[in-house]
Amino acid sequence: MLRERTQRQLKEILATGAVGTHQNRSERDDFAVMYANRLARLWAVERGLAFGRLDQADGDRFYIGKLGLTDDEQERLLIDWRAPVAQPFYQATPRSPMGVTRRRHLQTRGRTVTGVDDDLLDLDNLAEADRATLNGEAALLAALDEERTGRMRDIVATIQAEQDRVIRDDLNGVLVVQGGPGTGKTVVALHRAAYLLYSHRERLERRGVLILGPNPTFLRYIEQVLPSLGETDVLLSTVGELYPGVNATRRDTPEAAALKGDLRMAEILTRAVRERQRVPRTAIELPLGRYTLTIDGRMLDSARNKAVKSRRPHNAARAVFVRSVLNALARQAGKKIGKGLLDDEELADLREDLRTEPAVRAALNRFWPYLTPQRLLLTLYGSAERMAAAGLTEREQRLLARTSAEWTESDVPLLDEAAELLGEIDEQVLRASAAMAEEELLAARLAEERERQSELEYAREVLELTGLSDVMEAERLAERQRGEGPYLTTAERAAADRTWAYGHVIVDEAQELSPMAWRAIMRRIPTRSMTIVGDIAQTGSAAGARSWASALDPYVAGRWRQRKLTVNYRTPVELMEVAADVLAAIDPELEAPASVRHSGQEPWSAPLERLPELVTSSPGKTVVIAPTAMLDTLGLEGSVIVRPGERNDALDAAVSVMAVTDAKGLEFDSVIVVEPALIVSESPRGLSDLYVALTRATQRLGVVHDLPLPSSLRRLVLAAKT
Ligand SMILES: Nc1ncnc2c1ncn2[C@@H]1O[C@H](COP(=O)(O)OP(=O)(O)OP(=O)(O)O)[C@@H](O)[C@H]1O
Repeated sequence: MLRERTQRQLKEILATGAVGTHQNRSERDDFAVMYANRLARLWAVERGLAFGRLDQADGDRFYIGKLGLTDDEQERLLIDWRAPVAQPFYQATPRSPMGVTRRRHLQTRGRTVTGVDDDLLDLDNLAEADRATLNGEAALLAALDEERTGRMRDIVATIQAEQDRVIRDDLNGVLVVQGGPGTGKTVVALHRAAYLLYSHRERLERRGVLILGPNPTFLRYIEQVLPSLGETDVLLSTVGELYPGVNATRRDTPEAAALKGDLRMAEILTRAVRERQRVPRTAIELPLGRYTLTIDGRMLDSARNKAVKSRRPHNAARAVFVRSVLNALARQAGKKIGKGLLDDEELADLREDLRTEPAVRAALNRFWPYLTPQRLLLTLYGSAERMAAAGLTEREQRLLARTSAEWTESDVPLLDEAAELLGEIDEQVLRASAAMAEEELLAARLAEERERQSELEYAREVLELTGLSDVMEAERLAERQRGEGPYLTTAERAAADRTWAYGHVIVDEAQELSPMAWRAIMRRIPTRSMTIVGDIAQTGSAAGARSWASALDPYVAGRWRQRKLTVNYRTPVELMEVAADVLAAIDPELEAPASVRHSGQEPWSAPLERLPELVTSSPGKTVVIAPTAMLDTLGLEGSVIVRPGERNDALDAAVSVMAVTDAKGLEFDSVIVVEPALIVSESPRGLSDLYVALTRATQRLGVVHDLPLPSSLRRLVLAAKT
């Protein structure tokens, strides 16, 4: 009914046609977009719209759903799961019933109720054994046992108490959520985003929420969860996409990534910028027609010192440098033309005359060039001399020397750092400056125009498809998609602005981030309102964290709080036993999370040659996790191979093949791990990689190999011949 009403409102708005003043038109556009969004929200949340009922001791009873709804008489039909009154649905236990006598879980398919599952919270009526069970166990186990679709789903109906405490934790400060594989860290972080948006709507809608994930496939895996909870204005990004205008998907070798991620790179870049401000000792003659001026070492030194002392970023400090040189030259010119001491006005006039002299401009550009972050890094990586001057050893220089024209994920925090050191360039000055060749600018403009045309084309198609074409002009929709103009959502504006300060930042798989990446992230959240989720035992990146303290103390020493998640909802007991042996080999002190269910299927091992046959007979969504070096050699027909940096449709494929790095955070019905010994030896943290690989399955796990198995896999049973 509500949907019909909104549909009607949208139709009425569309029927008003494209007439009226600009303001009328834009108001109408805003309404059209609002109704269209509301409609999309109502459709999106339909799956399992109402999922619970609470019966209270005082006789009141209410239903809980993904949205709060009232009928035409303002009678409350459904309570939003995030409202305080809904909290007992997740938190009440027989020991602490929170005024509730019965909690009912409704299982639905489409609009039909397919199951009802009650928790009685009245202690007097409970046997001891029933007092510490899972919240809504039947509904939970049914959800966990479902075949996976390749996309993460919301869990509002079955959130467990320890998870609910994380979701509703305070907005302020840094919350670290540490938990083993499958404990729901990702899904809980997403529900926390929805909860925070609900309870601090105004602040967060204005400043935006940023969610950082490890790779684009992972972002696609989780992208439907928030819309299904009715929240759409959240920015999902990888670190490789954080710097506007650069989309870095290529990966460095572990050694290069470790170097680029090291905090020392901040000093190296500071030095590289300083090197670009070096001035020559010898004098330079500038023939200017009527007379010749001399720029000497002392003049340059003094200008340089003034600019450095101004403590402005390089591009802004250039103004100080230029002014100082021009003043000195103007005084010199004054003397040459016999003027003697100049008053301020005369000095200013002469300075402006000199500023436009090509010879003067060329000299200034040479001594203090405008620099973009890209240019700084490219010229650094491209010159052994510059790298040595910035303090890099020969081995490090070899690691940084560029082998491809594309940026890597670990370059992005460095570009961000460089942008801080360099500051903005006034575009108009840049255009006039010889620092960027005319053709370069022209090529950039042409590329921009081509892009704009293709966006317009796309926008036209979208408008026609959605029937909104008479309301919004394609040009304005394209503007909106490009991240410009007045019609942007907060997330769109934030994505286009490197210096945007977010209202809250959520970091997933946070253990993988390098110290340089943390610096780039912290810049985006000056209030330090953050949720950081991850598992130190799963750290695979050579530049990643060994402890939360080492990653966070540089920014919030003693000011971060930790909550732990302890129950594994993904991996069945049989599989987790195998993974736990690997965990013990990483560090006997680490504890594996407890699994909630059995699958009745023992993990197996088989010779490598049986892989094709075992994949063919594998039910559900299957992933083959292989050493990077073997990805292209497995010859599995019909499978999708995930290669870093390339778009793929692995999530929709029945069988996909990938390295552990790309499987981070994902899950599949069946997992087959290829040559675990090679996975272990391929990286400095190979055992952690193996642990991640073994914990991706919701049902079945197998290993194929020719090389001897690592001793921690002793529990595997030999697969039966078919
Ligand atoms: N309360 C719950 N109800 C239903 N399903 C749940 C619940 N908690 C977690 N799950 C499911 O368990 C699986 C694992 O969750 P998730 O991917 O968030 O774990 P994770 O801790 O991020 O794992 P990893 O560290 O291995 O990436 C998902 O399918 C998730 O939907």
